[in-house]
Amino acid sequence: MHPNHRRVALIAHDSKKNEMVLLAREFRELLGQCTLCATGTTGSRLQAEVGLDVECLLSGPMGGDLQIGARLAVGQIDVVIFLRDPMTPQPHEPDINALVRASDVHDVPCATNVSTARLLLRQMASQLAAAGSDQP
Ligand SMILES: O=C(CO)COP(=O)(O)O
Repeated sequence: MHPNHRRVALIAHDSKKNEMVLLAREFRELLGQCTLCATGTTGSRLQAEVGLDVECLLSGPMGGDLQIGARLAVGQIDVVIFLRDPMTPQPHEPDINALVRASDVHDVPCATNVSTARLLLRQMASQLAAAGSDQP
């Protein structure tokens, strides 16, 4: 795999799903070059509304965050975009905390709001562009 290839996990709570769709449209070209997985409902929306090829895991409350955390812990995820809702209690709060904790344990970039996600995605896009211009 190319050293700049990134495996990205995308997750958004319900009140943040529209923002995730807009973000994914904005960075569609970049995300189209990444390997993507997502929690169930987020992933379905990204497939249907942005046309991205996304592996849909379980929905968050059914264990999707844990599936992503498990992949991350064994080195299978490079970047997490997790648009959390800080205003609404979630039934699976322990799973959410476990995923964010796992990203800290393994030092995997995890953007939990749109501004940080944009910084991360812009950085990835410029790395890819620089790698492209290195080609003979
Ligand atoms: O609850 C979530 C993350 O904690 C998101 O799950 P869905 O994408 O299935 O809505």
